[in-house]
Order: sequence, then structure tokens, then C-alpha cells
Amino acid sequence: MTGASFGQVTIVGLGLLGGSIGHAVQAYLPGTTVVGYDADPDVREAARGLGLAHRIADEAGEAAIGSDLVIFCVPVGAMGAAAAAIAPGLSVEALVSDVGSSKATVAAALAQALPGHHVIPAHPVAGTERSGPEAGFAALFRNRWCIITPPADADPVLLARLVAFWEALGARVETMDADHHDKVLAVTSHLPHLIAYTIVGTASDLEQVTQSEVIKYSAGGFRDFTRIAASDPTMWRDVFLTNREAVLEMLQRFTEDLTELQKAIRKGDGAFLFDHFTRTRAIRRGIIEMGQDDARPDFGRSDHNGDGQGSGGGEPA
Ligand SMILES: NC(=O)c1ccc[n+]([C@@H]2O[C@H](COP(=O)([O-])OP(=O)(O)OC[C@H]3O[C@@H](n4cnc5c(N)ncnc54)[C@H](O)[C@@H]3O)[C@@H](O)[C@H]2O)c1
Ligand SMILES: O=C(O)C(=O)C[C@]1(C(=O)O)C=C[C@@H](O)C=C1
Repeated sequence: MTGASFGQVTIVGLGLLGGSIGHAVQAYLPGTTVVGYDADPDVREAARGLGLAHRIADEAGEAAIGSDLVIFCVPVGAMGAAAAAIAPGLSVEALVSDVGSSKATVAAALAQALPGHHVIPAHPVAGTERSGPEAGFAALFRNRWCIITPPADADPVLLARLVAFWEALGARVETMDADHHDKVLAVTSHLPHLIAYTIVGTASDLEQVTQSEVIKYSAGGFRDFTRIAASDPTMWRDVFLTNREAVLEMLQRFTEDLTELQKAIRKGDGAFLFDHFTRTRAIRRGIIEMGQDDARPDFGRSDHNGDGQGSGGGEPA
């Protein structure tokens, strides 16, 4: 079975994620019609120029007409409003999904805005620090996980079609409970972003020491943090506000572990430090062995389009 069982897909929000889905559906599911909508008229104009969809709607109320899958790709804090605006044209038969980075709050917002509709949230764990329609590329989801968080009463046929859709885009699919997703992602994605935002902010506050040195010596570990800390402020503000409890819980544990390392440094406990670093090195090696290290084919390149030619093409998985 392929995801082509969706005849028409509407993508709401045409930035990095929405743009990438638009490119990927056109590349890997040629039988599917793609309709796009974005609240920002400049983004709609750019999306037309980039060919992110077969048709770009100018009104939210008509964007979902005729679609059997609608995917919300807006910041998580905007999901409810975006869904309410789309509702007038949405069939009760259609499947509603999203790509938001936190799941429990988004599931509640979509269910509240679209009562009586089929809502099955999802989160492709694939992205970059870039945002906007130009950032999208077809191969973004290749060999990356897509976590689907079906509600207990989800229609099994629609769930199977959503799984097939993401597999057709090259993703590996896992299903789990939304609360569990939010705990796991708090430590694997949200906390690392918070740490990057912190360390880059701290360095730039140390003006006397760093003024030009922050830039001059940033070829090392600091540079990796600056990539993450360049991620979209609206997106990440919303992630932290919607996954507050899980992030605070993980932050508490992180702070305790950091204090342990701080103590070891103060006491000159080299064995503690060595053991800790040996354990973390093994984790990194495990990630690489699982084939999950920088699966993005163009990672580190400047065009981020997956085909090296500045367009949205790319090979299917
Ligand atoms: N960036 C990543 O690495 C990444 C990875 C996985 C999931 N996500 C999730 O994907 C979603 C989109 O992120 P992105 O990186 O594509 O952001 P983006 O900023 O590139 O694009 C978001 C788009 O949504 C539009 N928008 C905002 N409010 C809207 C509304 N009410 N109606 C219609 N359009 C609206 C904006 O104009 C913008 O074009 C977020 O929920 C984010 O958490 C992001
Ligand atoms: O690679 C990056 O730039 C990302 O931050 C991608 C990343 C992540 O943390 O892995 C960021 C947020 C998403 O919800 C999913 C993926």
C-alpha cells in the first residue's frame, strides 16, 4: 500500500515543514494533488514561485475543500486558530494531522477546534535550524522517524493510511501515546535546544572576554551550539510553553547532573569525569550505528534542497 490513497492533501503553513511535505508529495506521490495555504501573503507568493503545491489557496476557508488529508504545519501555539480558520471547507470524512513538535497540547487544540473530525497528530523528527518556504526540501524526512500519536479512538484505517503516507515520504514510523512523546522529546530535542540557547546567550553576554573571540574561535564545539540556537524563535517559544511540565522535569534532572559534574571538577575527581565522558561517547556511537546520525543527505550544505541544485527534488527512500 502507498500513501497515494490520499487523492488530495492540503498543507496549512508553508515554511520548512510544510514546504518540505509539498516537495516530497510531488516527488514521491505523483498521483496526489497538493493544495497549500499560509496566513502570510508573502509566504503564499513565495510558495507559488517555488512550486510547493499544485495550487495555493488565498482563503483559509477554501483551502481544505476536496482534500482527504489536511496537515497543519504551523507553530504549535497557532494550531487551534489555524484549524478553526480551515474548518468551513473541511469534510468530516477527511483525516486531520499535523507536524507539531509537542503533541498533547496540539492534540487538545485540534480536537477542540474541529469537533466531530478525525484527528491523528504526528511529529516527523526531522528538521534544520532554518525556517520559511525557501528552506523546504523533498528529502527532509528520508530515514528520519515520524512519531504518530493516535488518540485511543482513532480510526484504524485512517491510521494505516497516515503511516503509509509518511513511509512513502521516506520516514520510519513509530506510534506512541502523546504524553510519552512529550517526555521523550523533552530530553532528546527540547532540552538540547534550551541548552544551546543558554550557552550562546551566555557567551554573548561575556562581552569583555568574547567580543570578537566568540566569532573568531567558533570553529569548535560552540559552533555546533550556534546552529541549534539559530532555530526559529516563534517555533521554540511555543514548544517550551506547550511542553512546559516535561521540559521542567527534564531540566531539573539535567541541573542535578550538571551539579555532580561541577562537584567533580571542583574536587579534582578525574575518575568521575572520565567515566561520565566514556558513557556519553558510547551513546554517540550507538546513534551512529543505528544509522541516525545526520541522515539528512545535504546536512552541512548551503542549499538544503536535497538535490544540490537549489530546487526541492531528491531521491525517494
Ligand atoms: N523546524 C523544525 O526543525 C521542525 C521539525 C519538526 C517539526 N516542526 C514543527 O513544524 C511546525 C512548523 O515549523 P516550521 O519549522 O515549518 O516553521 P516555519 O516558520 O518555517 O513555517 C511556519 C509557517 O506557518 C505559517 N503560519 C503561522 N500561523 C498560521 C496560521 N494561523 N495559519 C496559517 N499559516 C500560519 C507562517 O506564516 C509560516 O510560514 C511547528 O509546529 C514545529 O514545531 C519543526
Ligand atoms: O536538526 C535540527 O536542526 C533540529 O533541531 C531538528 C529537530 C530536533 O531537535 O531533532 C527539532 C525540532 C523538531 O521537532 C524535530 C527535529
